[in-house]
Amino acid sequence: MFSTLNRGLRAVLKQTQALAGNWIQNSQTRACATFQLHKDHLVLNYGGAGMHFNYVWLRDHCRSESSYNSKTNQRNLDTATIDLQIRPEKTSVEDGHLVLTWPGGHVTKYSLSWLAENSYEARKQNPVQPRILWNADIYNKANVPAAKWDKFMSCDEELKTFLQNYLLYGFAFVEGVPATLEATEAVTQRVSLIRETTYGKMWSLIADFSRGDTAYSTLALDRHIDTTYFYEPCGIQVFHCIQHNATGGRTLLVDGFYAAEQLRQKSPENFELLSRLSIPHEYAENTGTHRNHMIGIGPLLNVYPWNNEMYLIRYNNSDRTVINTIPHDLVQKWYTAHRELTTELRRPENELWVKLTPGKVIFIDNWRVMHGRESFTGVRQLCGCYMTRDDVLSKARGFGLLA
Ligand SMILES: C[N+](C)(C)CCCC[C@H](N)C(=O)O
Ligand SMILES: O=C(O)CCC(=O)C(=O)O
Repeated sequence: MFSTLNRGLRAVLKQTQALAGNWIQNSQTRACATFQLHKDHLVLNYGGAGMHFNYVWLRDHCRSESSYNSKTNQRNLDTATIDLQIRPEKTSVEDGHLVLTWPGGHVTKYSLSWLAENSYEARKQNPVQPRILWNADIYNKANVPAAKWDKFMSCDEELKTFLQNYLLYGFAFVEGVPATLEATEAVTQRVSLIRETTYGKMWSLIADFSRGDTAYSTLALDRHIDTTYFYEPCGIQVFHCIQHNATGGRTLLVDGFYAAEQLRQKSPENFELLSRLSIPHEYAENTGTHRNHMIGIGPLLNVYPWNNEMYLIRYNNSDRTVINTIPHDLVQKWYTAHRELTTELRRPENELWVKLTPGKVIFIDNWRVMHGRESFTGVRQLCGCYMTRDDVLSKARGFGLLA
């Protein structure tokens, strides 16, 4: 039986990888290739597509032993020694390879399928991370299963399915976890590395008005991501509500990328503005023994320049500090764009409300999915931690879930 997750994943992979997949498949089935030489690049026609390769690039990526250490996957060649006007003296296609002879006699050989996979044209068509963007209805209909603690801790398949969910939707649950800080730490470390911050490695939150942040109060918190005041905001947020004897306190989740894509469709110039102009966020706190003071500056919407795919939404209206990074004639435009994005983020149909209860641990992609909280009365203890993004993605690559 296939879970909804697998159906969802198959659909997305089909959609998003169709082009690149065909590209590579065609490349392999059609062994013949032609090329044209131009001033500083050649065009390779292979598998029905034209790919452009610059000559310096072709010399720089040479996989011969003297140029590249294939044991360590590191370059041996000193790129600064390549003549920037370099051109191959001889070029041919032989046995599924492009063969280039450089001035001085060095020979570079690339398999055509390697070139097809590593071309800019393929990269541009391939999303870095296939995702299912959601509003409440889309997510609820998907019936995404939660991982089960026992299985999760011992079975790689359970961990893999969990990571697939996490990558596609930007959050995922593990259920049946003992309601302790130690078990929360263990379940996190089963995934990957904890990122220690000024809040501690593992933290435990109980309404505490001595701390200098509203997170430690019983007040409602509007949708936001955490640590916008770091140049690299924390990648993953882990929450476990280990004690709940309170009214209210539900958790709000909003897919920031879904909302931002609505903005991109309705108002591309405002999307572009928010991705171009940088704004600062700040955290300042006196702890009694020392002062924590962090400032991070960057655009609200962050997209990869080669394919415009979004990878980070730096949105936290409480922690956004003085805007002195935008010239006056663009400030009004920035506020207009921010308002439009906020309207999308606040649409009731985009809000997913969940109740975190003891045993249920949530992992949230803090670069994509925003969280918030309803106000509460009574005792509510939340523990958790942050995780390093790169290590979680590395784990996913290990399972073949990500290129
Ligand atoms: C999660 N934990 C309670 C440890 C930290 C809370 C950080 C709150 C801060 N306003 C931010 O959004 O980054
Ligand atoms: O108390 C909660 O549910 C969330 C707290 C929060 O938003 C945070 O710590 O960033």
